[in-house]
Amino acid sequence: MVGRSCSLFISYPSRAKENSEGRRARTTRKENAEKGNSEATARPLIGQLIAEKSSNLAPRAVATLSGQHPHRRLFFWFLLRSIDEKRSSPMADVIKVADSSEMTLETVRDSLIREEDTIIFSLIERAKYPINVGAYDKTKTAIPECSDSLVEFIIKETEAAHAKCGRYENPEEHPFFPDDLPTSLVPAFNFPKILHPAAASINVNSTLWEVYFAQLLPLITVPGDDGNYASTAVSDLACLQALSRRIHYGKFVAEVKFKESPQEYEPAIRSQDRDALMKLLTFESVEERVKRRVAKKTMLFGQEVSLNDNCDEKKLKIDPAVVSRLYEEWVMPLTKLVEVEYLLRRLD
Ligand SMILES: C=C(O[C@@H]1C=C(C(=O)O)C=C[C@H]1O)C(=O)O
Repeated sequence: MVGRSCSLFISYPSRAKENSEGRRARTTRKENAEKGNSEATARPLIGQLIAEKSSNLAPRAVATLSGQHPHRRLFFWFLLRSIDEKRSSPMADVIKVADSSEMTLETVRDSLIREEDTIIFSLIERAKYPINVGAYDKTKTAIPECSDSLVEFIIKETEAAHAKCGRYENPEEHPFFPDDLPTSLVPAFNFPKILHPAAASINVNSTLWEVYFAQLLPLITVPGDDGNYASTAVSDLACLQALSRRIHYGKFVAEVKFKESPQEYEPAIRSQDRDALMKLLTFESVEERVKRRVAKKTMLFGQEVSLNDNCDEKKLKIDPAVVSRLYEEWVMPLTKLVEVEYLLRRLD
């Protein structure tokens, strides 16, 4: 099988917001107006429109009264309306912003639930191709001076590009090939410091890699070779990244559990008792719900959609029982392993 040398997704306060606040501090409106900066003139207009919007005046009427070009005002009016609609739409809940103070067991579990969707969709995409062993065979890569399999080559190259863009500066993201990654070329984003610094030393991707190729992949693919090695490898990368993000999110889960009841965890941490920690952090009823939910999602996401209402279970793109089993045997145990590893270092 594949040899290797070797990230969930809390939403952080938006970089756009920080940038715009920083900009605001640096440049006064007056200075901008003097420079003829359109952004500066837009801001009071937006402010005015907010006021007008609350007084329910139609933009064209207000524009005519105040002598400004109606199209420009109409544009801002629609912009504000769409921001307003986004705020009140159900989608707003999905992209919930969590900072360290409002992170609770419930919010981290919500993130895990959201990541299930990403995992299941990526598995469905991978199942489109047969197993395609050519993607994993080092002798078939055929790239000059490359001794890696195609999947290793694609993942190393992708991770190098992502590292330059700062992906691994985010504590939720973990590379599969951390050695020799280029440094980030983009300005550092000040991610909230939620985790203990020792978290940075925990990366179980080498185990995930072995499990994914040796055990998981044969369960979701059919035997065969259609030659689509590059697309297959890209699909593998999507699955691996989604699984890795979910599993390493165990660090945040552990942090929240520790913060909620340090007195329960401290004795086991001080005595470095893995078994006691595992027992403390395990919630069997939650695990049961996870298994049932991922099976249900797989059924819903993997069905053939036709215009009549019947769901043909024989045509499901992957077997819901298999996804439930993947979670039971690998995804949840690896998440708990990360939780234990994190807690063992929590008082360092
Ligand atoms: C992630 C948690 O910790 C454990 C791991 C779980 C999982 O991987 O889904 C679920 C319940 C717990 O046994 C949690 O408590 O939510």
